[in-house]
Amino acid sequence: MEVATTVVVAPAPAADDKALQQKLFELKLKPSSTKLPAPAPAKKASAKPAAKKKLAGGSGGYVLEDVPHLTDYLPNLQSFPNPLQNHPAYSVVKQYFVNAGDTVAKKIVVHKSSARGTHFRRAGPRQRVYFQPDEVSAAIVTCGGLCPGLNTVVRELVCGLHDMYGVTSVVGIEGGYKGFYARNTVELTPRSVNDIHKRGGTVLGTSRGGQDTAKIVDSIQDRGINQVYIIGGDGTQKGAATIHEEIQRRGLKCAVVGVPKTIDNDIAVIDKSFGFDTAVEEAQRAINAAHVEAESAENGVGVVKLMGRNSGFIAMYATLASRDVDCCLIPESPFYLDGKGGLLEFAEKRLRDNGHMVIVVAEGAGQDLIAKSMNLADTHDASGNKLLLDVGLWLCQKIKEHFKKKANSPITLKYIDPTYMIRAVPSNASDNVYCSLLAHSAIHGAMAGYTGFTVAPVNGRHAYIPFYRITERQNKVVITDRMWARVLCSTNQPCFLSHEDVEKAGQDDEEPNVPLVEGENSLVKVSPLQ
Ligand SMILES: Nc1ncnc2c1ncn2[C@@H]1O[C@H](COP(=O)(O)OP(=O)(O)O)[C@@H](O)[C@H]1O
Ligand SMILES: O=P(O)(O)OC[C@H]1O[C@](O)(COP(=O)(O)O)[C@@H](O)[C@@H]1O
Ligand SMILES: [Mg+2]
Repeated sequence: MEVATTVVVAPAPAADDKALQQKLFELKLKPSSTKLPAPAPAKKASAKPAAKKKLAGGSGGYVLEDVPHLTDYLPNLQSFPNPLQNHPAYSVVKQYFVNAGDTVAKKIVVHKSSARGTHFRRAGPRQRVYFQPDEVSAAIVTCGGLCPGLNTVVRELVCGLHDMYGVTSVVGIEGGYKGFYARNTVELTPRSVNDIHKRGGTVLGTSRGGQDTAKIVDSIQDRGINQVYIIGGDGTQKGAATIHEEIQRRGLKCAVVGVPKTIDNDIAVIDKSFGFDTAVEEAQRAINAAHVEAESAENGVGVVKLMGRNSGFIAMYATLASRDVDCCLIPESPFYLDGKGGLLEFAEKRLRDNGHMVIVVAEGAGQDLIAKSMNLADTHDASGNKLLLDVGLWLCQKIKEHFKKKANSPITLKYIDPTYMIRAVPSNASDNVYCSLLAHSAIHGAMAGYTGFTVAPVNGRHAYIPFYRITERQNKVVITDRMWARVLCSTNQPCFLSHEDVEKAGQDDEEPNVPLVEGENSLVKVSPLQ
């Protein structure tokens, strides 16, 4: 059985041992022995808190950050040959099952002397499964804000379970987490979900707040659900982690699988989230409209607000894709309005030079500036997310006030806020394919007995990632990285930052999603060319 073989730390030479010890130290774990602790006794709920990290080491500084398996706490669980081996669609594929030891590297850009580093378990079908098809009772829930592709994931989970594994019992939980205990379930069949990928939103409904772990697990237990697919963003994945811990504590045979959803692309580790490409594409239409309006008026200014609470990826990619943008403002890069090097001085220059300009602003940008100027206290939504002040309206007002004071330069300003229009559209072709692969990877993992994981591509390969990796920090634009430099190059906007700000940003930045070779991503520490 593959699980038992992979959790054992392979004996490594002394130098490699050192690297592993260092890695374990960085992960704040006690490197007590070369073997992971023995699995907990079967069925009976353990009083001990669930083990958070499951690590295995190998040579050359290799570390596998593994995901839990049902046999970790139910060691006598029976396994069965994977029914896919008899499936006509897959019988012709040369190597359909992934190798038991396959893992996906977190970093792929390395030096010849680099340690092999962190890896995640590769997603995909296994030779043996831990559920008989007629034993599976699956549930799907969607939580948090809308995002293009939610329906596609739901559809592909239902059809994938049915078509690949012959699973017929799948229900949808309506209205997000609270639906587990406040609403009835809806039966999902390949027929009932056939067309849903063509619609925006989620056919299951969604919500914020109302996450009561004990009540949710009671509902899972009472309904006899043994596979839960939870589609949602960072908040949702935190909720999924607590649900998994409670399920493990009660000793239930139930796989908990997270499918990461975020239009803002703010989930760490993963390459990107579904719906992001669609959002960037849709944002182009708004930027284009703003540009047409601005170009057609005397001193025309177009302001477009895009989503991105704490992470400005949509604004950054939409700006790069469009080429019509004169200034892109994101939460990660502070800016200021007045004085030398400020936004208003830049706007004056752009209007003088080009006669028009387009500003793209992410919803989370400039929040400190607005709060300061309005003296407002923080408020939060039902999930605990900070409610943002409308940076778009505020910015338009400031620009208008500024140019009103200048007698000879009247401007025509048009403000476009397409945010809810963008997230309501159905997913585009590439996101649809992505959603299908995600759903299939999720199903293969659950059928193989893995649990307590989020599935997503890491460096182009689908992997099973422990929940804590996804929830411990948010993915943000690294403003000392080359991608942000490309934006600044493309718009020729001011960088607004002092040398100290850049240095501070460099220190604050955690490892960016795109692995970078040490020293290569810094604008301040430029090393000579080799
Ligand atoms: N720290 C947390 N622990 C448990 N549940 C959470 C946590 N944060 C959010 N949730 C729940 O997850 C669901 C979605 O969270 P939300 O932040 O609204 O959206 P998203 O998952 O898209 O980030 C909500 O029902 C919320 O109550
Ligand atoms: O008005 P709502 O539904 O609370 O959603 C607004 C928020 O939802 C988002 O689109 C996505 O946020 P989540 O990923 O947390 O669901 C944010 O960009 C935006 O601030
Ligand atoms: Mg969120």
